[in-house]
Amino acid sequence: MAEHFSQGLPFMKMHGAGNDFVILDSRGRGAVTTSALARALGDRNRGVGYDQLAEIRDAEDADFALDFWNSDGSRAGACGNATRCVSHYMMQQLGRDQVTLLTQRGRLSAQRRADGLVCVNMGHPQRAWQEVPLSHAVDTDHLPLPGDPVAVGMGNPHCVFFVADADALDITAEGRRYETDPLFPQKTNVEFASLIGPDRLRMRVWERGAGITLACGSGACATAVAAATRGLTGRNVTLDLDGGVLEIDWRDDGVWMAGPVAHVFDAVLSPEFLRSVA
Ligand SMILES: N[C@H](CCC[C@H](N)C(=O)O)C(=O)O
Repeated sequence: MAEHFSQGLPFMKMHGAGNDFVILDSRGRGAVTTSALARALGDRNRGVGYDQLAEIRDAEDADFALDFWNSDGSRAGACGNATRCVSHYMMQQLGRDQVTLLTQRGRLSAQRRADGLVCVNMGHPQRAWQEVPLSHAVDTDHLPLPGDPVAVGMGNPHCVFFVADADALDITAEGRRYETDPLFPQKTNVEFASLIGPDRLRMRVWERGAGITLACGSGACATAVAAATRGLTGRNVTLDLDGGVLEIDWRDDGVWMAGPVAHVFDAVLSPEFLRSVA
């Protein structure tokens, strides 16, 4: 790795409602991220620290492509907040207020709204058990687990619990318990939501491969779809997360998610650090 980057490896640090990311721009060269690099970089003491890493790559029939990794080095099929952050950066780079991108999920589009928020169409929710995915055929509206959760795929798996008070739970214990439940062959992200007003939910999240995060875009989409499916809300929902507010609009063309973005700093990984990564 280091032989390719004798001058170090530049990266950006960004966050969306407190869900924080390291962004690598690999356009014009081959992808550089490995599980070992993602894990080393994700270490908040020995590396940089983040919830997810996003790597920008060249794309044939889109403005760019994005790959996502969790801080434990595992891959993620979707990352809504990172998609909004990188789209914000790319719209600035391209001088536009709309971009299209390719992810493992397929082709997505993002826009900057008149109020400055960045929104992304995260695609249609995946409700068949094979799509989430689950290990066998069950009713994804009422999973056979304590607490009667809902399973929703958004390019990544989500297990959504509706509870009386999301702030009264031990999210670490509950999240750990269900992230690795055998019902989820690829593990799962776990959301806990309470209805706090008409079309308004309080939501907390335990993320697969990252633990508690201050926000989760794909998780907010999954929670809004689950709430509408259960008849708790309409299809246009506001979610209060630990790190801020996300707006979800489940439309006929997909689930749109809007929220804040922040470009915090730019820096360079040292050749010494890169050499230390197996
Ligand atoms: N924070 C991300 C979700 C990352 C999902 C990842 N934890 C996984 O699916 O393994 C978001 O804003 O959508």
